[in-house]
Amino acid sequence: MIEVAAERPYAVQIGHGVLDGLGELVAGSRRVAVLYAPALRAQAARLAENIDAEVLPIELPDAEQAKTAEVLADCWDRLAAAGFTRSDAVVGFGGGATTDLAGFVAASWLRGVRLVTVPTTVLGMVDAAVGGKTGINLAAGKNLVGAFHEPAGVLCDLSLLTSLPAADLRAGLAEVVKCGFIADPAILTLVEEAPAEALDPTSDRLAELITRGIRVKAEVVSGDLREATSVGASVGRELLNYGHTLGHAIERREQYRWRHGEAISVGMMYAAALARRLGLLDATTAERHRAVLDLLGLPTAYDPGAWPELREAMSLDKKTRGAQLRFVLLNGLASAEIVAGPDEEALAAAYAEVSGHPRRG
Ligand SMILES: NC(=O)c1ccc[n+]([C@@H]2O[C@H](COP(=O)([O-])OP(=O)(O)OC[C@H]3O[C@@H](n4cnc5c(N)ncnc54)[C@H](O)[C@@H]3O)[C@@H](O)[C@H]2O)c1
Ligand SMILES: O=C(O)C(=O)C[C@@H](O)[C@H](O)[C@H](O)COP(=O)(O)O
Ligand SMILES: [Zn+2]
Repeated sequence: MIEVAAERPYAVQIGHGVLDGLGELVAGSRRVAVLYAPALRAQAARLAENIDAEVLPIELPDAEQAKTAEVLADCWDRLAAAGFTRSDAVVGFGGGATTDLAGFVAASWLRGVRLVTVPTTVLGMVDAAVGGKTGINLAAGKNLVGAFHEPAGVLCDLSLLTSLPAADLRAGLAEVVKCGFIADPAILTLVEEAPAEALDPTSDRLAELITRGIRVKAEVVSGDLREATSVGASVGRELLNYGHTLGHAIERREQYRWRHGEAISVGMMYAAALARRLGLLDATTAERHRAVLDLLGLPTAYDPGAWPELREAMSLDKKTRGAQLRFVLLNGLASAEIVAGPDEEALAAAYAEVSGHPRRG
């Protein structure tokens, strides 16, 4: 179990059979809405058996199609029709797209009701379900509308990963690798030693990678819940945005059909190339990005002709202030800083290093 030191501290439970804990987390609610991804329909019905209340099942569209204003409004209508009150609760059961949407429903309904996240993907467990960032996408950009709304608890049942498609498991590992570069290099060694085991949903190695990833996420958000501090030497929560400036721009250009982790994989390659060009990062650590991501079969290159469009999309990144782009860049392994307004030539030259034909899972 890992604790997050939020305003109301909560636990992330990790293991096999932890879903039994759901009943306790929603105790006292008369109605519980369970928002789930279509692939989890049968498991959602079983999950509901742990709840001693009136259950309102809401099946969301798959993946990123759930993260829209239309789906959000539809959920509000469903809660209104069910007479959902402030003492009722929302459960998000699925990958990061499901828990982001469910979280925003919980954050916005009556200005905030209890939320429990039950992630079913590697990415959801190590990242999306923990830390309280919720939201939806717009055509103009990724996660542009949302709220911070911490869950009351997070249940990561590793048994759920056996049905996860291999490409989604792989994509989730991109965020784990991110945690390796920004904070816990032992993660990188665990992947380098045995990448096939890292990709095996039943392996102890994957369980350890997930636990380490959650620990990094919990520590960073506990220190800066609302991404409010990036002063002096402390990067604060923005650290978790490593690789996301270009990554989110790729997701937008692909109209959210790329997996988030795949886009972040290319985004980290870009951040490493930029940091090396700016003289911050040594060539060995930059090259290690390609080596580790390659071992996992993650993409490390993107369309050579896309730069003008990606550069424009990056202007709407949440780290941007005014006209100035801000990047989380490494100045060493597990050591990062914010670089504001790097020159346009360096930005384009770093992109040239990652431009090529993408190979995706
Ligand atoms: N809030 C945050 O802090 C945060 C952090 C990281 C990522 N995110 C968001 O998370 C999203 C990506 O999450 P994701 O990678 O989990 O993708 P996802 O939610 O789209 O899930 C991937 C696919 O796997 C299916 N699936 C999920 N669990 C399954 C299971 N156990 N068995 C079979 N199929 C299953 C889903 O239905 C979907 O088709 C992005 O929208 C990203 O922006 C949010
Ligand atoms: O939790 C965070 O903070 C992160 O930045 C984690 C990211 O992996 C995640 O993709 C997050 O949704 C990105 O947030 P955004 O604020 O850049 O939209
Ligand atoms: Zn992410």
